[in-house]
Amino acid sequence: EPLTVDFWYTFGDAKRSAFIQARAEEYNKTHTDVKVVPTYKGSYNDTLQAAILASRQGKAPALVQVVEVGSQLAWDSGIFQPVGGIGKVDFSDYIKPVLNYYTIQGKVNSLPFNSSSPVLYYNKDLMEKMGLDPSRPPTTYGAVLKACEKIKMQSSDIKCIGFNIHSWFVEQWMAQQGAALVNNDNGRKGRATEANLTSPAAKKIFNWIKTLSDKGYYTSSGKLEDWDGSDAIFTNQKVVFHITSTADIGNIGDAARKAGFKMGVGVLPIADGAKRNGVVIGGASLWVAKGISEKQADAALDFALYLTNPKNMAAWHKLTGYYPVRNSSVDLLRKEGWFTQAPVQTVAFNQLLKTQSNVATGGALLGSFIEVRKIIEEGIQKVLSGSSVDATLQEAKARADKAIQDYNKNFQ
Ligand SMILES: O=P(O)(O)OC[C@H](O)CO
Repeated sequence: EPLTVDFWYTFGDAKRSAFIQARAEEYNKTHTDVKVVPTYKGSYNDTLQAAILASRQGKAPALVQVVEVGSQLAWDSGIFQPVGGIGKVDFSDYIKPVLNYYTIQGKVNSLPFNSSSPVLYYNKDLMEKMGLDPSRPPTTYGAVLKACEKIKMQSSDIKCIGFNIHSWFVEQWMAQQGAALVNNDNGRKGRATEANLTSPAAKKIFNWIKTLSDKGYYTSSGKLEDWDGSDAIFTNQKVVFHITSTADIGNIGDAARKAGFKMGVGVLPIADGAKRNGVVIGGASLWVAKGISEKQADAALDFALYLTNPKNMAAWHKLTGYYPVRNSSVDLLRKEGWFTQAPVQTVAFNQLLKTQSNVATGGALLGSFIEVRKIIEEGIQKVLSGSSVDATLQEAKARADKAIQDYNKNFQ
């Protein structure tokens, strides 16, 4: 009987799921004493909750893909062990921003895997049709508004821009302005106690969203965290611009080809006057459970290292749009001339390379991040339905601070 290694992952789409299943099959063929069983466990949030629950019932999956903002909660939950304590991991091969993101109190606890940041997708054909220059996508809030004005004059059924009602973009727009989302150096100096949601940076973001909505430039499915719904609005050509993760370059690119339009990718538009500070690492990493045998832990790490080996990470990047997280993968891609062949991917990668390394782009660490995200998203929804920015942000801050402080009570 081979040793079973359960791997819970979060990709429901055929492309990314098939990549993971194929790597597990390869691994199992060459390691007959081990059977890696990859299982799709739902969304990022659902997968983490399910893993915590299973571990408490003594049925811990050996390897779990955990969303970036779940890192502190994953660590606090006590159900995982640091990967560096299981076996040798050459952390020097991971690109700096990724490694920085996953370093908690000087230690990397999980293995970097899928990393991303948000970018602007645009429909080149629609841009042309609307009298906009597809070689110059908007890079600031003001430039987006200008383009939107033009689009609105040309068309009543095609909207200017769509993006998922998701806190992730707010987090990124804070970082782009050099602002921390929470206090105590984004929760990395000590536990954060407050969210900076009434800061000038937060106000700029919400004012822009409100303007987009009030002027009828913006559209969404109306649902929170509806990644697929907002992608569909773009691929069905109902909007000219779309903001989502680099992780979707593969899937959205396929859909655009099928729909017969040319897709472009540009940097994330940012607040006017802000110095482009850069982005926070998004996506997820791989965590190894604590309550399993040593053999299982060894095998889980060994498979995780196989899945994320230099060749596989280069292929994963090309397939999906997730960043190549290893220096050796970047080298492989450079040698192949990939970055000159794939301008769309290069824009996305440059956005990361040009990121300044500081507290804001280091990203927030927060055990209650999943709740805080929901509070931010409900704030976006309120502003979209006409509430004032100031009142919405004040309420959001009060709720977020309470969630953060209630969570912290477990650690006092
Ligand atoms: O869709 P992904 O994997 O790029 O992740 C986006 C966000 O980082 C999720 O928290």
